[in-house]
Amino acid sequence: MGALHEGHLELVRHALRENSDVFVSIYVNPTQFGVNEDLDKYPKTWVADMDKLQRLRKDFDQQRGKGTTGEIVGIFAPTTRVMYPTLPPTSEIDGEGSFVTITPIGKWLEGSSRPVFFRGVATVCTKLFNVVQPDRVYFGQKDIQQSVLIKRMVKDFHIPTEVRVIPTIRESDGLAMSSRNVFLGKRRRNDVSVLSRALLSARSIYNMGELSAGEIRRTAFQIFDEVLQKKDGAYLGAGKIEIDYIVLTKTDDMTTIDDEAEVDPSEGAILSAAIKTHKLKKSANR
Ligand SMILES: Nc1ncnc2c1ncn2[C@@H]1O[C@H](COP(=O)(O)OP(=O)(O)OP(=O)(O)O)[C@@H](O)[C@H]1O
Ligand SMILES: CC(C)(CO)[C@@H](O)C(=O)[O-]
Ligand code: BAL
Repeated sequence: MGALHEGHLELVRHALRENSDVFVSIYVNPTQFGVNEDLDKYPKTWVADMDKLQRLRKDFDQQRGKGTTGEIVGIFAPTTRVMYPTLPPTSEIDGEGSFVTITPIGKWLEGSSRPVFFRGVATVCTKLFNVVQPDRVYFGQKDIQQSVLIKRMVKDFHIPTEVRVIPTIRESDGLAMSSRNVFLGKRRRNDVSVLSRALLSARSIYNMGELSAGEIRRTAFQIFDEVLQKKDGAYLGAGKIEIDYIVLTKTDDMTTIDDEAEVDPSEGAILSAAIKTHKLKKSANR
């Protein structure tokens, strides 16, 4: 959706290594934002985005002949009139329009907090895929539920494209890069690093051989607990952190793996988590 960072550029690099012609799409899709979400505030940094892509292109040109083949042949940055040619886009749950819905995956986890989100994503990706007709599409593991949902959509609708999912690029303290990170003030920015610490510590015990779903999830919870207990629910004084979910799921359909079950190491599992941060009222105990 633009406001490009290293995470996005990594998707482009992968695409350039694996394809001859690469299109980069930059479009802030209104239908995936709920009515009270941040569509109007979403960061837009078009000039900086073009600079970053130019630089990446130059780097690739210098490496040409060393196993890199691809070229960025276009930036697809459509208007909303082009993407929604008949009815204006709606974010209302009961709004009218031509939509693609993928359930039950789209109703769970992030879909439960953001009820129109995955409908908007599936709809706009169908449009993007129809316009560009790509052999391969590149998505980030950061938005793992989105990637699983798109894979499901491609399969169910026989869309002739391969979905490639690229590992998450992180800041030095572990926080996943994200265009919306610019909205976090300095202290809240520090606070939210608890999320990546929790996920990475759960991953490390799995990598050391722990297969119990309950143990893996508990490891993540423990990281939050250590921090939250210190501050009576308020972490580092900047705001309150509330855990929305920490769930271990299967990789293909995102069904929950119960705490009593074990992860099948031949399949792996997805640990996804979301937190909500609230600013404390001025009168709150700091
Ligand atoms: N840190 C990252 N590492 C790898 N891929 C990423 C990263 N951040 C985003 N992506 C991927 O880039 C694609 C475009 O994402 P998008 O434009 O929504 O950026 P974003 O940083 O995820 O924004 P937001 O902050 O709104 O979630 C998605 O497939 C997303 O998963
Ligand atoms: C998949 C996507 C491009 C749809 O607008 C968006 O949700 C994103 O960038 O992650
Ligand atoms: N990267 C996901 C896009 C969104 O949260 O709207």
